[in-house]
Amino acid sequence: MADAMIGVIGGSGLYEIDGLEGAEWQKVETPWGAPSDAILTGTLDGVKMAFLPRHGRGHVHSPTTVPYRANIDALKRLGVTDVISVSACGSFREEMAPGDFVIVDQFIDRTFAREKSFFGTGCVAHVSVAHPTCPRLGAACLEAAKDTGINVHNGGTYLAMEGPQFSTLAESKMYRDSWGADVIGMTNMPEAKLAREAELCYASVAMITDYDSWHPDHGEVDVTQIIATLMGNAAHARDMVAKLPALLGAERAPCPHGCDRALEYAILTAPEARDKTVMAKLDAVAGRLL
Ligand SMILES: CSC[C@H]1O[C@H](OP(=O)(O)O)[C@H](O)[C@@H]1O
Ligand SMILES: Nc1ncnc2[nH]cnc12
Repeated sequence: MADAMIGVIGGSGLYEIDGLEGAEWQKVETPWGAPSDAILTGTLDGVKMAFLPRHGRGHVHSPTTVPYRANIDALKRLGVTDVISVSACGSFREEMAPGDFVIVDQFIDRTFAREKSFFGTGCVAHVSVAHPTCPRLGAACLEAAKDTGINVHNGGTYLAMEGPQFSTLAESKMYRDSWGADVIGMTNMPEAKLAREAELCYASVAMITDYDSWHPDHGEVDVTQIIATLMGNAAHARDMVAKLPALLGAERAPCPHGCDRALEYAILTAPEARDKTVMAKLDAVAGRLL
């Protein structure tokens, strides 16, 4: 059994978590640049924790400029084994109402202006993201949300859009009616793909803030309405996160779904053809294999 370390990436409205023993904001440098902010580390119920505000404290980074690769590398570098992403999302389903949480298990990636892989020329790898989230970690989040009294839905498809503008009405209807998406946000891609490349278990908790633009009884989405709902959601998210260490424990058995071995057969570049500079940048992400 290895030591567990729970990493939490806090989205809009969630810029810190409470109650960590030995809490300390740590600056972490990575070969991919600086992460969104320093990372808050400490322990909770005897389990190591790391918290990273995705947009930085003060909400500095837009969904496009969040340094996704640096964020995932920094968490891995600190020893994180399991990443819980918490995000504000719009809903395409009547029953997934503002204030509800959704344990996301699928994604449609519509982002186009972001670096999406740690790999490339000099070291090529193809991991599977058919099942992009970790069922073991998702189950713990579901239980923690239920224990907190949150109205939580188990399973949902998250449409990741580029933003920063919200969707047009035509897009909103298409994502909902033709594409079958359940929630919409701007940040979980490429985050989930990068977590898989870094062999980290990843679960995504969507906090519903609005009905995007499709709902005939709710006008179009606007950020004032989102922020009002976010305040309550963020308090619930902090309570949910506080329950995770007790549920997951300080020791961690290998992931039954193989998230922590995702790169095992994924690297195609022959050892003698690998670029040394590229390999050096992969020290944290793929150090286990290179
Ligand atoms: C505050 S509205 C739009 C903004 O909120 C979401 O951020 P996050 O996913 O980090 O919670 C959404 O993706 C947009 O970035
Ligand atoms: N409707 C929406 N679209 C995209 N991102 C969001 N974040 C919160 N609500 C959203």
